[in-house]
Amino acid sequence: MTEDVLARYRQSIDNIDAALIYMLAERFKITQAVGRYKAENGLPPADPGREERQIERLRNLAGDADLDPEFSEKFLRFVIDEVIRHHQKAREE
Ligand SMILES: O=C(O)C(=O)C[C@]1(C(=O)O)C=C[C@@H](O)C=C1
Repeated sequence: MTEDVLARYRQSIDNIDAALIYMLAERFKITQAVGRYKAENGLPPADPGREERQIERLRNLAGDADLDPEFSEKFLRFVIDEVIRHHQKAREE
């Protein structure tokens, strides 16, 4: 009985994790196009002003959604840092 409850929770967790992976894959597809565009047009890989606005926006959304804003900032920072690495590679190609 208790195991059924846990199994149902885990099924939902698995669905959410799958959605996160698909959403991240879509985000990286777009940022790859951005990286090519920036490389072709001589734009710098990072845009700190844009990042600041994104972090502020996500921290507010996190607060509304009852998610720790610190966590949302760390998560976005982690993703953006990876994107910047991809942009730098695109510039070297
Ligand atoms: O919007 C851009 O200019 C991007 O390159 C995308 C992105 C992001 O992943 O959201 C990545 C690097 C920049 O510093 C800012 C934002």
